Amino acid sequence: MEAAPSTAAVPNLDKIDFSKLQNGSDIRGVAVAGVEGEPISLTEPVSEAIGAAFAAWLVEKKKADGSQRLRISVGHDSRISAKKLEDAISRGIASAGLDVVQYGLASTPAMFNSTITEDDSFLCPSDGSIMITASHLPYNRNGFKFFTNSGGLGKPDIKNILERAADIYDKFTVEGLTSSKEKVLTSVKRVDYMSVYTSDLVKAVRKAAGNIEKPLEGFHIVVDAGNGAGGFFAAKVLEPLGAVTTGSQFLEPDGMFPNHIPNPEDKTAMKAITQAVLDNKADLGIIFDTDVDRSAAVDSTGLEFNRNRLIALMSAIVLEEHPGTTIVTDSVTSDGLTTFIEKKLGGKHHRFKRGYKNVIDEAIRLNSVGEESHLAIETSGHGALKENHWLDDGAYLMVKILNKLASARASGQVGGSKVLTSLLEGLEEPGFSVELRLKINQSHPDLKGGSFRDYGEAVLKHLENYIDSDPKLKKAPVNYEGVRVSGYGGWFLLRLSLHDPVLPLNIEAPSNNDAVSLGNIVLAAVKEFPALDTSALDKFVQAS
Ligand SMILES: O=P(O)(O)OC[C@H]1O[C@H](O)[C@H](O)[C@@H](O)[C@@H]1O
Repeated sequence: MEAAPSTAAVPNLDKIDFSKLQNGSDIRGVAVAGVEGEPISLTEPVSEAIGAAFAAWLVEKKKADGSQRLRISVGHDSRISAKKLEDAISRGIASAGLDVVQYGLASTPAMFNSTITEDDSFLCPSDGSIMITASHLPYNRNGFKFFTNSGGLGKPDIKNILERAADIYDKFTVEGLTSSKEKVLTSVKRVDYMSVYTSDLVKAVRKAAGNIEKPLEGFHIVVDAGNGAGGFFAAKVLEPLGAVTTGSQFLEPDGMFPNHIPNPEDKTAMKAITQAVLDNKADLGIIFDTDVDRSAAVDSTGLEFNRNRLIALMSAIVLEEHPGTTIVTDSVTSDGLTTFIEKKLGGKHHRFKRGYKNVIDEAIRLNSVGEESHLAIETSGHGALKENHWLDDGAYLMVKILNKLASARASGQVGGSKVLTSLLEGLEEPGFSVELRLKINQSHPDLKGGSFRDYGEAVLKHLENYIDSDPKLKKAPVNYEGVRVSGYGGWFLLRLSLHDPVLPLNIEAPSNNDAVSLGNIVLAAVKEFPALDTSALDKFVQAS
């Protein structure tokens, strides 16, 4: 009988521009075929090269000599390409001579945590760690985030790793890859690290409650994991603490995300958890993004604690513990939030740039120059505390909120999540707010061969001059990104997107009419830039 033909796919070694895989301080690409116009860029060989490149970067960083065998932990969220990429990146690491420990389904913050956990039986600490995730992006995408015990890698490190990966990839051959596939994976170990991480969260709440075993007894809390990686929070964190979690939803990992996008910034997702709270008459709802570095909550009446409200809530909690401290946020926060932090809570609001890494790095910088800061948080739901190694950890944010519930109960207060809602008293909310994203058409002749960034900067410069000529408008005196202007009782901010050829425009105002007036100012100012697609803004001002 003839041998059956090998079913193993021949590795695809098509040319790839590795620099295009960089997305700020992450690597992101297309990992699943089938979406028109989105060819696969994160193939198995590309992932293998990235694994080998991170290993080489780590050896240099840790100045490891041959006597020290470094260890890298690898975990993933619920995406359908997760296992394939986990194995490919593991092969790259192992072929570079480092140990690989696979965690399977994990969260981004847990992966960082594995670099600081001291526990031999779980093969910790790991010297480096990789999370395979593309956060809330569609099912066909995937990507990598990298950590050492100093935190998440920054943009220059990612650039360096991608340059190394491109060189490694150039030397790959089909035969070499096929044999590495057969050999290397036998040296990979697996551990259930999530059990360590979740028991640390449980311990943190028990400790804050004065070492009570079940400090959340009597609370009904529902979790919505959006079929991402956060389903563990119900059974592994809330239940051991005594909370009832019936009515929790979408806890099972499903990389097609059949119910809603796991994203606390998404309106449908927030509606889903709000409905679950109301239907179950729960005290609190908790929602995570796919890889659990972001979160939001909902009180028993259905009030959403996300965006500015989540920042206000976390600021209230942190400022009780650290009076006067500086709260660092992204740039699209409301004026009402600044007033709340400074006048009601007695803290300082440092409104910085968009981007979780920017916000966290700024808080670290402030501390290094003598300005105390304990919280860095974005409206996107990324939030990091000094006490938690400046790690943006959606689960830890929720732990801080749970501590508040637990201590209210311990001191005899009843009333579900009222203790949280009452912390927001005095927060002024805008009557109307909107975010419109204006695209820069990169193939438009008006770019004159220049980059979309230069074009966007020119738009912003022009807008700034335009504003100066109108006495009714006032530029924000301190501003770190784009052009932020007050007028008509509200404000707008036009800035360059962190990643895309887009100028996002945020407007907040007392009414829809005032928001339209602000929108019209931006429209008038940018009309000389034909490569800027203002259709979203046109539609907004016309509809009103
Ligand atoms: O600048 P934008 O296109 O609005 O994107 C900004 C966002 O990009 C990513 O999603 C980052 O993880 C966020 O921290 C950041 O806020």
